[in-house]
Amino acid sequence: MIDKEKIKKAVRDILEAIGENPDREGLLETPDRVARMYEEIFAGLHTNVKDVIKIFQEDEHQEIILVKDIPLYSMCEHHLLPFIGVAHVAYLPRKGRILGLSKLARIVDILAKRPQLQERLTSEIADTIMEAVNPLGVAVVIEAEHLCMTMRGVKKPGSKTVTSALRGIFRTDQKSRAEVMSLINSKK
Ligand SMILES: Nc1nc2c(ncn2[C@@H]2O[C@H](COP(=O)(O)OP(=O)(O)OP(=O)(O)O)[C@@H](O)[C@H]2O)c(=O)[nH]1
Ligand SMILES: [Zn+2]
Repeated sequence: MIDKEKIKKAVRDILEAIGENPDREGLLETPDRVARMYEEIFAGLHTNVKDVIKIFQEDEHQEIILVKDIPLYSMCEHHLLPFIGVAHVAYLPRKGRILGLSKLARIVDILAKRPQLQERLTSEIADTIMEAVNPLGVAVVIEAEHLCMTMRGVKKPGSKTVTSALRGIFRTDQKSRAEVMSLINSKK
């Protein structure tokens, strides 16, 4: 579990190390706030993504299901700064095995609430759905801005990193891939 007392002590140390006075009024509660915040934004480390998955049988629908523009907030594991963007998650069910729509967004949330790399997050979302629903294919695209590339370092605000993970038929069949990509890229 997340050790809030340890985070509080570490934040106090960092404040001292940057030359601040952790005992001044405005900073007194900061270590505790940061500890509570980390507990929230890293909660995915202690949540089993499999626990949220629920499968339905819907024999009528054998076509692509896509949830677009799922808001995404994660923390880059290199700098512990946020990367922010959207995830598009699509899959083609096998024999009518479908997921509740909200579960796609829940999977994104849980896997994002960990120190992450955008590439790994993208793959983990795809692999989780492949394992859970055994669909014919999964496609995940994430578009995100990394604060470590905008507010510091190379300083390129507005630049977006796009990553994709294709599984099953979306990897092997060009027509299926073109279909899912055009759905993901359509502006409507
Ligand atoms: N592949 C990948 N790289 C990332 C991600 N988030 C941050 N990075 C990169 O991680 C790299 C870390 O590079 P280092 O040279 O070790 O660290 P640094 O000196 O702080 O690098 P700069 O950011 O270039 O100043 C940088 O190029 C970041 O842009 C991510 O999700 N995926
Ligand atoms: Zn970074």
